[in-house]
Amino acid sequence: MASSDANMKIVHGEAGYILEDVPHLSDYIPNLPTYPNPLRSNPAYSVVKQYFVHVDDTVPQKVVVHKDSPRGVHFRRAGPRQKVYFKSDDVRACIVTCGGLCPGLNTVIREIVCGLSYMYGVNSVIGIDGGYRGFYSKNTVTLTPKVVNDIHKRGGTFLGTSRGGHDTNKIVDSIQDRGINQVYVIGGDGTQRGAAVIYEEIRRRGLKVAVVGIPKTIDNDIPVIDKSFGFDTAVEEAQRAINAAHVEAESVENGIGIVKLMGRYSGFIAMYATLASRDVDCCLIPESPFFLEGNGGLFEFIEKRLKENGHMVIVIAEGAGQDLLTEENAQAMNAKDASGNKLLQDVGLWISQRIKDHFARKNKMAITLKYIDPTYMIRAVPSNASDNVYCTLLAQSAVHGAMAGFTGYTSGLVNGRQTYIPFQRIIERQNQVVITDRMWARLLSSTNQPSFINPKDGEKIKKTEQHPTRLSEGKNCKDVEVKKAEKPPTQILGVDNSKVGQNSENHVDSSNKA
Ligand SMILES: Nc1ncnc2c1ncn2[C@@H]1O[C@H](COP(=O)(O)OP(=O)(O)O)[C@@H](O)[C@H]1O
Ligand SMILES: O=P(O)(O)OC[C@H]1O[C@](O)(COP(=O)(O)O)[C@@H](O)[C@@H]1O
Ligand SMILES: [Mg+2]
Repeated sequence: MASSDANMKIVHGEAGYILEDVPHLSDYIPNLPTYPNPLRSNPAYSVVKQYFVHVDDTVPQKVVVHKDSPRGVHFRRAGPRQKVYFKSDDVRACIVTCGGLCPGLNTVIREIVCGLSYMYGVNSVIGIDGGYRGFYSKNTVTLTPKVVNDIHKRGGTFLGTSRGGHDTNKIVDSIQDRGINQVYVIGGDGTQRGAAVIYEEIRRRGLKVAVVGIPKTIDNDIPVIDKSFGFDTAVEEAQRAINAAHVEAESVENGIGIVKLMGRYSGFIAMYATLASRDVDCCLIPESPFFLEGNGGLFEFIEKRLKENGHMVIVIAEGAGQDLLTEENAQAMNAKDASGNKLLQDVGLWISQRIKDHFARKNKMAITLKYIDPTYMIRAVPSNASDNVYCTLLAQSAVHGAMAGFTGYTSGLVNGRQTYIPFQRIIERQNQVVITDRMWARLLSSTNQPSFINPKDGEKIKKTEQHPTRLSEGKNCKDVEVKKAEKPPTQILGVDNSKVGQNSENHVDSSNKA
């Protein structure tokens, strides 16, 4: 039985099975002709048994289940279909990259171009120059397999990118004027919101244009998907900065190395870089409030670690402790970038200064502090081998879906399978580290840092958050306003930051979690 509200196409099945399906061009354009998939006669694929995805194949969002659990939410499995809705010669595709950089952007661009050409014989692909505004303010770039042949070896984006400039009508006018019928949009949460609006307008105008998102986010803040491409590369690159901070810190008496990593609202890079390194004594992320002074505060912990080890390394995500900075500089609160994202104050510089001031004031311990800010270095590098493979599969999946007539979806990995996820599910929430989850507990036990949460707030957290989670899963997400005028504050799970407390090194009890 299928039902749909304004945004979602939902199919219910036996035993609590739910398919959150993606739109199809035939949903709003009647009598569309279909064609045999050209892959049928492609020698590379014709030998592969069951190469085509079964029409009923879906992928569960949750793989950890109990005996009597309902089957739960599923997404459509990505891959080539027997029939396609575009003749190869009729396809005119475009690719645009928006938002901040991320390792792997060029690989995705390359593989969309090569996938369209080699798998489907599509020879008309154009690049939109410089993000969304390029649709209406710049000339396009012709993309062929030859042009993109070695771009995956470079960082950044071959097409350029930008923030802001999303004018829906101008963009869709440009798509219509240029005769584009497949739009591949590579970008983060903001970009996917923009793509969702473009899809709605295209549907309203009744155009046969497939709109496909490929999720890009260095912060790993996009929900539902296992993890974003480029994340592995960024974590790996962050190790170099952490190593340097460690070498500096351990070479002097009472050395402190501080490394600031990206993570506006989600501390995944800091958390994984910390877990990977083993040299980090303390990891601070936006999701976990902390305080400086008094029992159980950061300063007390630093003193303790210096006395024990003679040096320490702190990794701090750029969005951590913003509430503390705002207390000191309320004016900076409202600054935003061109996309409407809140501009953060430099927490790395701030915390370095506060630590220096603290030890100078106490005058009892001379410290040497080195602050390393590799922020842009970890996202400007080319993607590593595993991200390259990931980008290739994402791009190929995106192409198969568009050729099969699906639209209004983001191509994403769910439980290790390529899927098509409706835009709505991607843009309604933001993926964040859940500090009552076992992963954060693993980090706390690896660094042996205090949770910086007082027992009262810890109890509150236990009561409000009961969902076991993985690196990225639906329940790992926090609701955000879809219109995204402003991102949410760094307060989580019902914890009142102002009350985060004076004492205790309690770790959050996660024993009741999966
Ligand atoms: N709610 C929205 N509706 C339409 N376009 C949006 C929306 N939010 C962001 N965008 C556009 O998406 C692009 C990228 O957004 P941004 O937040 O900068 O990066 P990211 O996609 O990486 O999160 C920008 O061009 C911005 O104008
Ligand atoms: O200086 P820029 O280009 O605005 O980028 C900074 C921001 O970009 C990010 O790397 C990722 O943001 P997006 O995913 O929105 O592009 C954030 O971590 C960081 O705050
Ligand atoms: Mg973003």
